[in-house]
Amino acid sequence: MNIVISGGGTGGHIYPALALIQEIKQHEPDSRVLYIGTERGLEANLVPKEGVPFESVYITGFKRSLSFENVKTILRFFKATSRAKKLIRDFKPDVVVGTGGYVCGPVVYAGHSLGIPTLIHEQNVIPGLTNKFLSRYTERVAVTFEGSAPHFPAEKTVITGNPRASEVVRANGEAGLASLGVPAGKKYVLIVGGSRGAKAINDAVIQLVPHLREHVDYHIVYVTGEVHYEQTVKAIGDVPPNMTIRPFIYNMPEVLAGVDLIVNRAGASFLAEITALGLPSILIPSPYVTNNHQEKNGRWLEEQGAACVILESELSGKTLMESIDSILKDESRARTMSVASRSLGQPDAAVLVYNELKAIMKAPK
Ligand SMILES: CC(=O)N[C@H]1[C@@H](OP(=O)(O)OP(=O)(O)OC[C@H]2O[C@@H](n3ccc(=O)[nH]c3=O)[C@H](O)[C@@H]2O)O[C@H](CO)[C@@H](O)[C@@H]1O
Repeated sequence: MNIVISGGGTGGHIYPALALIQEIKQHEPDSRVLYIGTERGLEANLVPKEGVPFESVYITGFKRSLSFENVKTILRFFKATSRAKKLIRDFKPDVVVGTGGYVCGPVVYAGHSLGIPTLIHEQNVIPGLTNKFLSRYTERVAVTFEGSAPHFPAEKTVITGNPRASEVVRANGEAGLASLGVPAGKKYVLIVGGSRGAKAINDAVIQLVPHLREHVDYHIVYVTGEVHYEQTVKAIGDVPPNMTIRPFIYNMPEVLAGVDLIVNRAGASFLAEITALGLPSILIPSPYVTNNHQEKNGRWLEEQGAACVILESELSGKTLMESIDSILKDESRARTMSVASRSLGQPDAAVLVYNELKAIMKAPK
């Protein structure tokens, strides 16, 4: 299978695409892949690192309010579509796939205009603007949650889960912990603020650090986000021995597979990974996202008993520490949360999306 794939902006859109590429390569090692993203998105760094050929188009996102910028965006859309068409014509893929973020707009639309079967993947319950637009043209819409199906045309929508869930269940947790050089035989808590880091979480962690030395029974793996790293490390000063700090973790599936608890935003790809592994979680939804969709994601896990939600307005070093303690010091609670979390996971997601790609390649147009 030869595939052009696009997904961009943040890790939540890029990693499902990379996980799907892995799945395709497992079934068809000779398949060829071209990733199309933007130079400004995280994909320009992450995709070449994975050894996947990468090309870019120039495009910006739509503003939800009336703005002259939107006129410019329409012009950029046409220019980017024409460049994507050239890239696609040269590459000759069997399918074109989009995993969200505005860069998928011109790429998937170009694939459709050239008569190539297309599929889009939606990670969130509430879909993004680009996927809503593209769903008119694509052959398939693969969604993670049943709850997003009503937003798309019923005849082409399938519930598959998020391919990244399949990647994490295959990962080796011991190797993940070893790669960080953390001491053996502890409980491990991963604190991370989505793919770009979150200032509010970093501020709470800075407040929590002076009290961490009293909690020697567990070890904290803390990811600040690339842009916040230097400032946060400076604010923390003397790092306690039971804490390991990184700006970003490239082998996140392995690390996730090794930890006992995660503190995070409530981005959809992370939630797919957490539930596939059956991890208990403390979720601090970002209030800065469209339709407050992260709180909806987080509350859904909380209602099922899998997570504990702390709103940014309630967050402090103290509330965070109390919440971590209340789960790690109560084994039966941690176990109950873990069982609830696992019951929501969809570890076979990648193969389900792969099967849909095979189906649209065969179907007569
Ligand atoms: C602010 C914003 O718009 N956030 C959106 C973005 O979040 P964001 O990009 O933060 O996405 P998620 O939290 O869903 O996923 C992050 C992904 O990056 C990976 N990772 C993260 C940190 C790290 O150090 N290493 C690493 O590999 C995670 O394993 C995961 O696969 O996309 C998600 C999926 O559409 C949405 O639900 C979020 O609301």
